[in-house]
Amino acid sequence: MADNPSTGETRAPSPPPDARAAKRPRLESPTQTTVSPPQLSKSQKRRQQYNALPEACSPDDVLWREINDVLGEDYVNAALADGTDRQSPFEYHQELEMQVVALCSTGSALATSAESARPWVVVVPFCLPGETIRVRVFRNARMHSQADLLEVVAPNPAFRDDTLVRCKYFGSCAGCQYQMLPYEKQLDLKRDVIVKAYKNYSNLPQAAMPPVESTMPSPLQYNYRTKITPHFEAPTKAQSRDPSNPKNSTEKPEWFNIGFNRVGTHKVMDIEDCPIATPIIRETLPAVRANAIKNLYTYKRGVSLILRDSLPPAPAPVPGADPADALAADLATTHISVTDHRGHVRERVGPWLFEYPNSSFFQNNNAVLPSLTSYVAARIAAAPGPGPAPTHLVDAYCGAGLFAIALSPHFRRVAGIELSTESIRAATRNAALNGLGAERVAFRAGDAADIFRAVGDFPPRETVLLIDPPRKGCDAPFVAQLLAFRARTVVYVSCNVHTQARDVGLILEGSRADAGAGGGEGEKGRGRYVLESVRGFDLFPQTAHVESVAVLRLVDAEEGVEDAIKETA
Ligand SMILES: C[S@@+](CC[C@H](N)C(=O)[O-])C[C@H]1O[C@@H](n2cnc3c(N)ncnc32)[C@H](O)[C@@H]1O
Repeated sequence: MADNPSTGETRAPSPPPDARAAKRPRLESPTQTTVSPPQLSKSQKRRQQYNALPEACSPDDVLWREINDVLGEDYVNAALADGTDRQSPFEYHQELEMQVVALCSTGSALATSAESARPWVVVVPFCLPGETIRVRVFRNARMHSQADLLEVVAPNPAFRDDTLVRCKYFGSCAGCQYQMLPYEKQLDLKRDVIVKAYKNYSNLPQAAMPPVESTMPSPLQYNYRTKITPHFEAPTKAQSRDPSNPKNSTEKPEWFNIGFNRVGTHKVMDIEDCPIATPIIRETLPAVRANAIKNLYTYKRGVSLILRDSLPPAPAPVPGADPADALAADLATTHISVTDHRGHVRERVGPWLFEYPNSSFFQNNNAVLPSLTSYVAARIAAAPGPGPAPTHLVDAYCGAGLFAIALSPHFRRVAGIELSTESIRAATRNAALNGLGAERVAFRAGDAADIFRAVGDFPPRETVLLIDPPRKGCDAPFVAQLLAFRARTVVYVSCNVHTQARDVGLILEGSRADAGAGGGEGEKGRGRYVLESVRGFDLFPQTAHVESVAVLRLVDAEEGVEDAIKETA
């Protein structure tokens, strides 16, 4: 039974025994084989979905676990067991005064009320711990309600400074969550997100967890975002036919919105400027919007526009020219905005040049990338204890070659792999553009797990494995191959610290389970991984997102290595 927004009716049937037993599911390897489920009718499927707990590591699951932290697991489990987990004490559209007790990793606040008939969490955007707020409930769900913020009744001056807000759409647009927070506080909160993610998802004992380092700031806190994707819905048939909507008009009809989603909805808001985007993107946005308005009635379905900050196309190469001159010219030049999905983008990260198709992946905050790549290089070099210096780098999920190329001076050979063939074409070309021969830096298209077949001649103890997977993290075959290969150092970069924490936990546990394997009697074991450091990077100022870098090191039975790791961490 779905929530009924018109009546506020949210009483659910008691969860079936399987959902009760599920309570807090143990984290499993992401692609663990499951028995095929029996055929279910539509209503059975709906019921099953309604009763199921959220998928592990999904945003709903992150919220669910943090609701558990607020209410206490025993209380939540008792409610799941007796079927009262959806019996909200609040009515649809009820207005309430509440206290914010925590900030969720998703960026929303978790609030409770002493007046509530039973302990219950209300999730509200744009408010901060310690604040008293007035809210209106718009949805009731399992052990929590969702509500709109009506008013901050008592702000928390230790956190909130509304004079910092730079965007007039802040508070309605779903893009930013933290504009009212001083930047130092944003960085602290992002560190807390990493701490919570490892607590909730890694299954690691506290002793195995190094202190999470302070979050590396972005040199730019506004005007940093090198890519934005405003979108719009196509006009309906009725709107297209309506004679009061003149065709080819440059006037934007009132009902037509180009921009970003309104918070908590899939509805597009009309947004004509975005202050976190780079200056050239902000300058170009009005023309891109005007073009969409002019062609409005030609669109048959929704459109996602793209604007990327780029250096202008490269001038023709001059034989024998000093690369430093090209770098100086790029630093001095005026940027352009690439708006054609089939166009190409040109970008420098420190001295390194990258060109890639507009529609493919590249990190969206150019300003922070030099500190990110330098930090990774420094951590790799800081290998504690005895052992040879690393000579080989494997860059799995390499995109257009950012890490492979930027880290190449530290290695004799580099191999990268990536699923997208167009990104791999770009990576290969980027290696050449930066004067790196294919015998030293080579890329191949394919699934990340396939890289281990291609690097059979890389010495594992002198190899660094860098992984930077998409939000869903690594799959089980990749983790199995990683464990079989046993690179001495693994650097795990991720824009989703929850899947990172899950995977790091699985890698550490997996390596411990087979640490002695592969060695006969009297032979040395295979070593096991320890988590040496975790640090957040603020690639996304003003938002709740954080990029996280975890460094794992293989520890042999050698004495003193673990102590040395603790000292460097
Ligand atoms: C977060 S991006 C990182 C790219 C690159 N490291 C960078 O920083 O620019 C993740 C990349 O993984 C690629 N990818 C997704 N699934 C993959 C898979 N199974 N095997 C290899 N690459 C994959 C995506 O195409 C994307 O380019």
